Amino acid sequence: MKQEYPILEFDRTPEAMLEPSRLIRPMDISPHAVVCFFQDVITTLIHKHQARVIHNLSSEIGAHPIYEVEIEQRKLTVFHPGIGAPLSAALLEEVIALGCNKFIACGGAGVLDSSLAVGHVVVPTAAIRDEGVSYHYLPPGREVLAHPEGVQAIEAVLQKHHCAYVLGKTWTTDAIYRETPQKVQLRRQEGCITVEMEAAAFFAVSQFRNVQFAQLLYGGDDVGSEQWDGRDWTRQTSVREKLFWLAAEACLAL
Ligand SMILES: O=P(O)(O)O[C@H]1O[C@H](CO)[C@@H](O)[C@H]1O
Ligand SMILES: O=c1cc[nH]c(=O)[nH]1
Repeated sequence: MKQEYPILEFDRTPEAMLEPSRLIRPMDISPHAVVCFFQDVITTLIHKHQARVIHNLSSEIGAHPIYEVEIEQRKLTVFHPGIGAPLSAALLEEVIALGCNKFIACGGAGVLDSSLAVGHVVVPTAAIRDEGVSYHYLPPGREVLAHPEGVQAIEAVLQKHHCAYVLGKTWTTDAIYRETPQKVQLRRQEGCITVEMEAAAFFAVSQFRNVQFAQLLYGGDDVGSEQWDGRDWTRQTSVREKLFWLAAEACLAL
């Protein structure tokens, strides 16, 4: 099994020492789950849409609440996955063990091409595996695909609402402060339009666990120009809320 670099030492053994399905008891939960990166939107769901905490996962950070919200008489699970591949992949594992198996995530991402406007909707069809987590779930490779049925469900909802979007590849990195101009150019050459920190890990975990998972992103800060431009991307309240409701509709259609 030994390779020159530890990250390439993929082990196919299905069972690990800590097996979520043995450590976590399944609960009565909607299998449809929106993975929501927007804490502001979750707060709105609590105050305006009676989202309630049905379970708390926990880590050294504290509680990671799992919410349930009712949308047109259907129950939807919602949770914030934390930031970065390791934490978000571990929380996804735990939510799968609780009983969810149809996931749509909504989040933001940096854009590699400045012409992609802030707030523009992006649907990643694949992610470049420039993070570590996916190498523990799938053999080494450059890319991992989003679940095609998840992507289809998202596209159907976007088209129904006449919402403009682009399909594309996203670059998943572990090191937000090491997105150098040369790396940006390389990723752009291989077809990436966005950069974020979780998609490749989500897609890999969900393939390994045989659950459906796709993601909605919106164009955020700009890393495609000479100088970084924040573009006020975390304050795009209306886009973030819109993205959540689109994700919820796509998720419930799975
Ligand atoms: O808005 P979210 O989805 O959190 O997205 C991006 O922003 C965070 C980094 O600031 C990472 O999570 C990255 O994926
Ligand atoms: O990972 C990320 C997320 C947002 N913006 C970036 O530049 N990188």
